[in-house]
Amino acid sequence: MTTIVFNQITKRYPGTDTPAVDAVTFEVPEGSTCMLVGTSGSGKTTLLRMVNRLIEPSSGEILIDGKNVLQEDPIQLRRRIGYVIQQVGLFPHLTIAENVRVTAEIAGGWSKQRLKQRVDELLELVGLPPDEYRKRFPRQLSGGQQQRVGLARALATDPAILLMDEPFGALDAITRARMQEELLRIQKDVHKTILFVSHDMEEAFKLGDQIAVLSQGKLVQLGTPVELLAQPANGFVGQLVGADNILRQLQYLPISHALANKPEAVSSAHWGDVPELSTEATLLDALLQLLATNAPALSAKDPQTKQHTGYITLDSLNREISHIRQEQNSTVESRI
Ligand SMILES: Nc1ncnc2c1ncn2[C@@H]1O[C@H](COP(=O)(O)OP(=O)(O)OP(=O)(O)O)[C@@H](O)[C@H]1O
Repeated sequence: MTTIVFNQITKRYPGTDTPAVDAVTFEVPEGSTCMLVGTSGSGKTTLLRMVNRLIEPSSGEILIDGKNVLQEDPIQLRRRIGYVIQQVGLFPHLTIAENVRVTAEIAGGWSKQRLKQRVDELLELVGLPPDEYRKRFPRQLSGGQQQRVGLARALATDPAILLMDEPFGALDAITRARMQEELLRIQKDVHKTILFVSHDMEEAFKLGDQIAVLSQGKLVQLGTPVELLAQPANGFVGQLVGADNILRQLQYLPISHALANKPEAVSSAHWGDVPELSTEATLLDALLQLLATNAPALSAKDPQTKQHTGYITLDSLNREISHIRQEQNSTVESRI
């Protein structure tokens, strides 16, 4: 597991007036996923590709576990960093197993038997049963399956870092959702430090522990999905993350605020026994449970301490949503 630190990193392409990436400073903690979002041309790909030195920075530094990437041999560096892009670029004349194996071999030091086993493990990991897929050729795979091979290949050298540049951008919505689930599942096991460029806010919210918003080469906000939704730094971020999208608010914001925002003096005697939900649930979980059970309220319970922490009602959800909206309006007004 490995931390990536960007320190005043800047890229000026020759012959351009404004930097493509402008003094960007932030950190991607080890084992976490940071999504890079922003409008077209905001510098996401440039920032990503400076990490494995496919693009050389003009100034500033990028540290991986405290070591400046500019002082490392680029080839060695790239062996330690997995890279997944939209165009998978598999070798057409090699089988799927061979495609993965050539990358695994780069890591070196493995016996033939261990290598074969490793390729099978990787195919299994990305959801391609080896018995069925190892002997096929890339043309015999769908786009989504090829993308899985691309991911297996990027994981082959067991890199601590994965750079992903719109890896699922060309896939249909269903396959894309499946790949996202797959990545979440893999990440639970392998805990890579991931930097992921996306144009799709749903994807950013689903996969990101943190989201970095870029605009004209500058980092305008870094935060968790909930922080970006609840407190966008300015009108641009609010618009980009869809802070006025009620469904998204419900889907991602936790019930904790609605609990603090006590609806009325209540006791369990008031409603009798009501269904329980975890304090980690979202406003949408609460809303769906209220509708499905037709209960007057839900009792929120902390999953760790098992303590009851309050009640959620349709009224308290309603109040919370109006409260968020008012706060956002005033934030956006004061920052424009
Ligand atoms: N090789 C290059 N030479 C000159 N300018 C470049 C070069 N590559 C990128 N740029 C410019 O740098 C800026 C950032 O480009 P970059 O590809 O990093 O943005 P992006 O946020 O990834 O865009 P998109 O979302 O469209 O992929 C853009 O204005 C782009 O035109």
